[in-house]
Amino acid sequence: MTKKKVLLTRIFPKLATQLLEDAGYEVIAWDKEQPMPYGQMIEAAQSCNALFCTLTDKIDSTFLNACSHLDIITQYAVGYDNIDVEQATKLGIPIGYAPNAMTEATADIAFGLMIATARKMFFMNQKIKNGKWGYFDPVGHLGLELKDKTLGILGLGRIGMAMAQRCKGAYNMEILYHNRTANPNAEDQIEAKLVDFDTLISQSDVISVHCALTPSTQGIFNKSVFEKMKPTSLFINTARGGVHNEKDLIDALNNGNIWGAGLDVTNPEPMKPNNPLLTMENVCVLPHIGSATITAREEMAKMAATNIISFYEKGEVPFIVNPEVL
Ligand SMILES: NC(=O)C1=CN([C@@H]2O[C@H](COP(=O)(O)OP(=O)(O)OC[C@H]3O[C@@H](n4cnc5c(N)ncnc54)[C@H](O)[C@@H]3O)[C@@H](O)[C@H]2O)C=CC1
Ligand SMILES: O=C(O)C(=O)CO
Repeated sequence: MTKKKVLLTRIFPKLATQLLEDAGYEVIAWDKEQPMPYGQMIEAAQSCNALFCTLTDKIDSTFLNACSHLDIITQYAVGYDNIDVEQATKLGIPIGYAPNAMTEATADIAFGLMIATARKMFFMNQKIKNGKWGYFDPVGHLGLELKDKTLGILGLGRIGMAMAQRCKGAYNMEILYHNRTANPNAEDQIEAKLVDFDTLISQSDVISVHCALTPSTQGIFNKSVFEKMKPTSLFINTARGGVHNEKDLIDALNNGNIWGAGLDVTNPEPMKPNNPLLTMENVCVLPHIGSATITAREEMAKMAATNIISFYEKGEVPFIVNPEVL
């Protein structure tokens, strides 16, 4: 019997290839550090049965129509805003993903960015590297304290909840959140209150973004929203860069509408090295490393590979975005 072929669009953890090969699949893997070019991805997919991709791959309707023969697509990530799920569903292609594998890792980055931004850590570290330590400054380098402050979460799902738990435990923060629907664990576990969006942005000392990027969250943090936030507030985004308008964020920081920003995600990625955000004292930027722990990445590889193996062996996709196609 001919082996099913799986196209891997990036250099993924070896575990992914190992699991697929051990289960009898042929792996065709892109072997360069940069993402596989779109045209080459379409071409290579023609001779494959399944696709193993990630958030840097554009799986739009053109790709899907050109590759409608694919039996399954599995995403090495929990966010899937790079995939036209509606079109995949129309074509009957199941979309697997990897929820929860990186919940703790990403919440750690959100929590770390919050503290780093409140205390200007990245900027201060850069000063030392530039030979500008100077002397202990009795009146300068002042940051903010977080104890007993109010945290506002947009999107209290898995990662939002893990971030809120950290903030409650470490700083006894009051938790406000805004979601499409109430989180049933919010009240019991962290005494979190569901509020409307305007209350969230105007009453929080720290806003932490944890919703998916969708048409309704695209650019939701814009000029008028930043103007309603507290001038002493922090904006933390570890979800997707498309949720904030970058120019409006820069203006809000320059105008003093908000105090600081901590970003693990930007739009576009990678951010250009001359971006003004990188020289601002109250801004900390990371290169999308929320899930970058050994544990999380291995688990993501396992979940994404299992989606394919389980689909062919049992007709089931354990972690699926569009279950209606099965
Ligand atoms: N920086 C990084 O490396 C990582 C980033 N992410 C991002 O974090 C996002 C969240 O991941 P999870 O917590 O696992 O997802 P989740 O699905 O558990 O939580 C997302 C929450 O956002 C809510 N939501 C969706 N649209 C909303 C809207 N318009 N207004 C308010 N709430 C809304 C949902 O109801 C849900 O409760 C992912 O979609 C991904 O984009 C995820 C993992 C790593
Ligand atoms: O899983 C995701 O959505 C990421 O952004 C990276 O793990």
